[in-house]
Amino acid sequence: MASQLLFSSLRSSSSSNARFFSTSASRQILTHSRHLEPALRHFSRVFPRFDLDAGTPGNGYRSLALAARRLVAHSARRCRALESARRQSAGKAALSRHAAELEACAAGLAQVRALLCLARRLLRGSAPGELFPREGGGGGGEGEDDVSELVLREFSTMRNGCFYGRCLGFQFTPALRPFLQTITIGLVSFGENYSKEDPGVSASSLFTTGKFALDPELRGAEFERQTQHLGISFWKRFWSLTENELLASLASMAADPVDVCRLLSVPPEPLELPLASNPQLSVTIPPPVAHSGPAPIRMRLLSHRLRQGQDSAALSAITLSTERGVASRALPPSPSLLVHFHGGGFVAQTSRSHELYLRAWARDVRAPVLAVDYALAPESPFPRALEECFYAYCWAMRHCRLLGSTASRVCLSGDSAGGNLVLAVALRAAAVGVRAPAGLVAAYPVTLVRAAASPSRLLTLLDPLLPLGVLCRCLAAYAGEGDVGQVWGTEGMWGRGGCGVGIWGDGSLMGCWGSHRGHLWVKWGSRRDHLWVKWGSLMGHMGVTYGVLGVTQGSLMGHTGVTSISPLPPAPKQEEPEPQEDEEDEEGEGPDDVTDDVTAEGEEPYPDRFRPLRPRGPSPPPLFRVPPSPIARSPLVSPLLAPDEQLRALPPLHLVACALDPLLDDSVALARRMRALGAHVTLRVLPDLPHGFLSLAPLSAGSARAAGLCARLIRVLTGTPI
Ligand SMILES: CCCCCCCC/C=C\CCCCCCCC(=O)O[C@H]1CC[C@@]2(C)C(=CC[C@H]3[C@@H]4CC[C@H]([C@H](C)CCCC(C)C)[C@@]4(C)CC[C@@H]32)C1
Repeated sequence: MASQLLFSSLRSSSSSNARFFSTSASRQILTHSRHLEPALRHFSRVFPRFDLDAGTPGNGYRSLALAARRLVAHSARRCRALESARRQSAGKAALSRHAAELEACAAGLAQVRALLCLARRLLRGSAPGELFPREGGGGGGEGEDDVSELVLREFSTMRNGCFYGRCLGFQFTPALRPFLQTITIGLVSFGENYSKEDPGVSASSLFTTGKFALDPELRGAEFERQTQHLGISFWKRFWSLTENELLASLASMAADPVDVCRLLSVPPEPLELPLASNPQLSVTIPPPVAHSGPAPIRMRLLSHRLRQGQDSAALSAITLSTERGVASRALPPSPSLLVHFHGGGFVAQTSRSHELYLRAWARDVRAPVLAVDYALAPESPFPRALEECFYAYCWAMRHCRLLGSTASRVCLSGDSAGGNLVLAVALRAAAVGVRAPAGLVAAYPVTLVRAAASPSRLLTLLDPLLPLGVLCRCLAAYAGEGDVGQVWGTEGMWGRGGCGVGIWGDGSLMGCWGSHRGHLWVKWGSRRDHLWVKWGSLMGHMGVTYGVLGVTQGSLMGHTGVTSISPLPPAPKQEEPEPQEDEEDEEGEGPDDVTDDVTAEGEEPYPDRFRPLRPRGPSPPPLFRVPPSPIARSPLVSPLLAPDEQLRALPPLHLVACALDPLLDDSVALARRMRALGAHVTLRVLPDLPHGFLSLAPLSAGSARAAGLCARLIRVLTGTPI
């Protein structure tokens, strides 16, 4: 429905409802719609500037506007439903259910309206065409305040429960909504048992409670609470539910049959590989050592048809387990090979939970697929996963014959966190000088692993799979900052052990961290630089030589020249509940709340009397307020920050993103940078799908088509005839 029509339909039915009902929801909907209409008009004028090109519409501003329009449409449907229920003189129970729907819509519209104000603030603080505001750039010349920090501060105080109750998943394709509802109900039930530390927590406990299915308000409130308070270990466990043997074997029964499905354990031995620039010379690739020392690297080999080498004794010698497919005569090795890194926020999941679409790719690409089960954070923060993925890539080239491939064309693919690893491995390959992959396919990758705001990241407020609290925890886990909640709690990091220093083969410093009673960060690539020490609730900033980092407080003080540790700044004051907007104002003309003069003053990004919904109780811990770690600035953690010459040298890259994904801007920003540098990059922005769509392929035709698109892109890269 055209925008104007949509708004007028919403206005007419909500004013008719407002006359009938004494509740304020209809009047609030009316007010919000008056403000949203001009705001959306404004955004529709500016958002084409942020697209990759005219043929690739997609960026966070568009996505926010799309989500807002979808909520307006959803609200209009709910208002009409109430109108017709009234006309048909429906019973009291039915009317009050409709009224509750309206309340949820009013709350959702208020929050979306606030998001548009924040997006407007980002717009003002960003350079033309940039989706992430410049660091330290306040925009509008109002001092040093970082606009990203400012927006995050505001954003993290907003309530989001209304998006997980009655309005859940309104933004996505309707086919996915029942699934999202099941996941959310499963999540809050699982979370409730988890917080009680119920020893009997299991997949079956998901089904024992029906209350969250019956009471959407309760579900929303519980979701909000859990995403704020539950630590990374909860998310790890929930996201790994699909690893559960029963679910996994059900899934593999439904999946495409493959002749070969083997779990490999590759011994950690140095590898000799020829240099790409001069194959007469070779380079030694050391096995991964960061954090926990050398250990076997796990990978899963999938092949649609049995190929020579895959039945060899040498492969059997490193096979941990195998699922037998149909016995067949071995085909000759394939010229191509796909190496895949799975998603899961760096903290969860394995090749097993991604097997469904990988099996389909193995069939479509007609090449073996090697999916790497890299070590997960927070036990193994950066750079362990990257070391393992890079090693796996090198091992696959060196031992391609065992895998049933001649490795003439090796492509890398990955989704989400795995997409980040694809980019990092390609950067690393170029730096070390081994042969570059023939091409890269990254589905909805994270390219900037920092708590930086962007318009699409504002969608975390309404995303059922990636809420803000969860993203921040994944970030902290991977960057080696432990669990954010714990860091700021009274218990701090006490009791965790381990320390590591990553030194590349060429002797340069890769990153440095420690996790024994605190964390150490050393700035990227320099031998003598600043060290941040975070000690539970203590933090200091000192100069130190990296080679002599200690692992205990005593040795740190003794060996590194650390002279002082200063306390953290005091916790922010608890906020008073915000007054809601004065409704008297609502009969007047709807002011355009995105005009510059409204937001230019001070830090408050909202127009006069409007405030988003905020929790009434004490303010939650400041999730995102971890000091920006130098590790997160490394191009190997945040490829978006790689220098021009490194990005220019990347192999052809295909990005597959989705419009309603909070991480959309990560893809668009990278594609824009690479395009400006003349690098080979393409971007597809698929409508209606959530982040993680590859894992949802069995649930919606759109997701299955998207997985098929990725397979086609890989075939183009591997040169497999279509
Ligand atoms: C203004 C806001 C600023 C925000 C600033 C924060 C930015 C932080 C930047 C970087 C942070 C680090 C990046 C981390 C990226 C994470 C991305 C990332 O890797 O995301 C994936 C995380 C796992 C998951 C959610 C996913 C896809 C599919 C999901 C799976 C589908 C089914 C699975 C269920 C468990 C099945 C249960 C069945 C049961 C019987 C009910 C489910 C839900 C598991 C989880 C995955 C996407």
